[in-house]
Amino acid sequence: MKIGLFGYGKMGKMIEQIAQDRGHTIVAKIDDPSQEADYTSMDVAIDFSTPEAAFDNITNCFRNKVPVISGTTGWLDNYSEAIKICEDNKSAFIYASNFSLGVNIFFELNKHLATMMAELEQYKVSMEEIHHTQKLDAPSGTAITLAEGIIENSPYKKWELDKSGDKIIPIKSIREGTVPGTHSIAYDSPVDRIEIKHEAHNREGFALGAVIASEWIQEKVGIFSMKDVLNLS
Ligand SMILES: NC(=O)C1=CN([C@@H]2O[C@H](COP(=O)(O)OP(=O)(O)OC[C@H]3O[C@@H](n4cnc5c(N)ncnc54)[C@H](OP(=O)(O)O)[C@@H]3O)[C@@H](O)[C@H]2O)C=CC1
Ligand SMILES: O=C(O)C1=N[C@H](C(=O)O)C[C@H](O)C1
Repeated sequence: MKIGLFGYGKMGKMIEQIAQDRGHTIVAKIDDPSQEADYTSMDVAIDFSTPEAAFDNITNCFRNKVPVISGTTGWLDNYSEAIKICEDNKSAFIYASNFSLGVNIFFELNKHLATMMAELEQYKVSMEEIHHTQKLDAPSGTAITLAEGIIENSPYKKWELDKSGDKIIPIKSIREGTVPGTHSIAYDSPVDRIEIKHEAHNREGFALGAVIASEWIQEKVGIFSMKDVLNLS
């Protein structure tokens, strides 16, 4: 498979290594808006760029009929517009706030726990995410997906950064050293605490998930998720 990388930072470089180990070829490394992309050389594009760059990178690929795997976080205000451009061009897309198998299992666990806790008013939920100091967005995309999973399955209505209140999920974002990504969800009552946590040891799980998604999307048209790729129910 011929892969175009949009974003050649920490994740782009890790993806290059894993993709080559799995027999794929990197045909482009776009790390700057002034670089011209040769879309005809790509079977798939993998975008791990910046919140500012992601929308243009992704939609230019759709217009050139190149399917896209995107893990960039912090650009989702423009998600619906990107979906429309994908559909209009009969292209294919997977966005995931987190491509690792472990976090995708954790997403399902979180929804199941939220359902179990939904009627237990003595428990109050809160969330914490810890990432390296270079991270541009807060809260993390993964924390937002986790909060959405709770909102879909409980009386909670929205999330807020560093703010609690009625039917609000408070999210605390910590930026510390080189931490690859830690997410925890806690339910506190006056007598106890239930906590679930996912801790990435490095970036390999994110990168492997993105490469597996790019293999999976070949010859497909439409909008998909990591749940489709991993066959999680
Ligand atoms: N979904 C997931 O599983 C994961 C998602 N992420 C997300 O992926 C994104 C990238 O993470 P990471 O690799 O750690 O970040 P980095 O900052 O290490 O890499 C981003 C790269 O994108 C480059 N860039 C800037 N502008 C453009 C542009 N117009 N087109 C293409 N590339 C551009 C940056 O260049 P320069 O430095 O010169 O600006 C930089 O090299 C972040 O949004 C992060 O949150 C990260 C890990 C896992
Ligand atoms: O910026 C990162 O590093 C990460 N970003 C993603 C997020 O915002 O959730 C995924 C992972 O936690 C690492």
